[in-house]
Amino acid sequence: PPNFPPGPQPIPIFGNLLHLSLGNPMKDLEKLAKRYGNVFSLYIGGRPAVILNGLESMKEALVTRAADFAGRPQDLMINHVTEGKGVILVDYGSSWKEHRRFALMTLKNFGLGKQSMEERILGEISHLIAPLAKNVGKSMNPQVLFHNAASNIICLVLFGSRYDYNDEFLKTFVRLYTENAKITNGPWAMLYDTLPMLRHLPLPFQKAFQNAICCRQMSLGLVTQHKETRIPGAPRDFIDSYLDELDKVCSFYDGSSFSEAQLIMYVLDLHFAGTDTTSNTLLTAFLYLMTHPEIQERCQQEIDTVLEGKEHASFEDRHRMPYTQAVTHESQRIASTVPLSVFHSTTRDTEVMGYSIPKGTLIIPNLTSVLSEEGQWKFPHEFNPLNFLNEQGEFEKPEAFMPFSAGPRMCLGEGLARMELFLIMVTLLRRFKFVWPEDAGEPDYTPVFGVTLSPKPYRLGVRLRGN
Ligand code: HEM
Repeated sequence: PPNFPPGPQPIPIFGNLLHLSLGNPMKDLEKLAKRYGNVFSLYIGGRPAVILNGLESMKEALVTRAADFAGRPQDLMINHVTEGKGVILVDYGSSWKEHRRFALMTLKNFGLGKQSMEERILGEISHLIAPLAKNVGKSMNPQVLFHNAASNIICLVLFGSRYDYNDEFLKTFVRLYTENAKITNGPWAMLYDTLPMLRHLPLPFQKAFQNAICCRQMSLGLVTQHKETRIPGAPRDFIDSYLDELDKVCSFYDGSSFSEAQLIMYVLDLHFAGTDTTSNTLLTAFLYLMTHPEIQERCQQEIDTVLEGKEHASFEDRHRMPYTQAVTHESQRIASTVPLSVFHSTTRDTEVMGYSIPKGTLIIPNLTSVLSEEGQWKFPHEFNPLNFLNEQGEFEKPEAFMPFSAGPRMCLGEGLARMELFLIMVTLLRRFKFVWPEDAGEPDYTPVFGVTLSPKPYRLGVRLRGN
């Protein structure tokens, strides 16, 4: 289209896919931004996409022209797998708005910012401590542990129950999600999206649809259990609240977007969104804390002083822990856990940074480019809590801190995630010292690319404090 952002020349069928290394396109995107500017275009197969880089273009698109950029691409494999329900991939419109508003309100009612949410998180942390305590003097891979803890916290909010770390239900859920995340982000999904005539053939992408059916059945089971045991008007968790809402809308009008089929997908959406994101951020945080002992010790000193005589930390304590707050934020910045956000789409003909963008264009916000943008950070390319501390040693959050994205589509679990990260890091640092195992060689900080970035598997050396 005229005045469309510049970009490399595409070739038929593949578009610019050959310009990107499928394993990890982040370096290629960085090079393309240097060559074409902070707003450039790429063809993903036959579909034009615009990549946004840097704070200025991100703010103009996602915040200033919020509604124009708040759509989600449709007709991709992932839309078909999720049947257009839930919230994450739903296009900008009344169903998305109503469901988003409902989730924000319900998360608040279940104690976001209140004691009860904190208690749920602290309760789960006690289960996290036991396996770590068993490994004192040894080292362990913390991946499954952090994953299960993050999963259980969101389960407590959604279904009111947690699962033992060896529970088959939990293991099956995790396996199905992991498989689907791989398939829907892999080369078979690209073929599915690019060549619609292949969609009904018995190719490996069909596995994602079978997995989705299993997930929906598991979610339906939870909803059915809730229907049998709930007391209308006295919600125990997210599912009960949604069923209350369904009672209300059914008796008043029938144009509502709320339905049981939506609920089944919504539960899966929130569980998926809240698990890998939080656990991969924790994995990155502990990798850096282990390999930067001076930063770990400074946090521990601050935590000891502020929590002296207290049984456990509370989220409020963060205001008296500027250094630890700086470390939790710096961990999120360096982790850049959702590097390309969730893809957006334009809802009408619009523009950004002087370029014209037609309605329905795929928008890829490169959040990593903002989290490490030169000129926005004192130390853009190193792990350094000073990025979040002012001259007086007070905590200060630069505008370019957007790991949760920005604008109307911004992560709706931000409050929950921040509370989890703070409480887990503070509680574990208060109790244990984490060391890089002597026989582990040099630490490798290169992340593994996916919907979420995660560190390469590593071993966490666990010691009791003072030893
Ligand atoms: C460290 C943890 C987390 C990070 C870094 C993170 C990051 C993100 C990002 C970058 C987006 C895309 C925003 C956009 O499209 O512009 C997103 C969306 C979303 N996140 Fe999170 N997230 C985290 C934890 C959570 C948790 C715990 C929940 C569960 C309640 C959650 C629920 C969601 C949902 C439902 C959306 C879709 C929002 C919409 O489309 O309106 N996230 N998140």
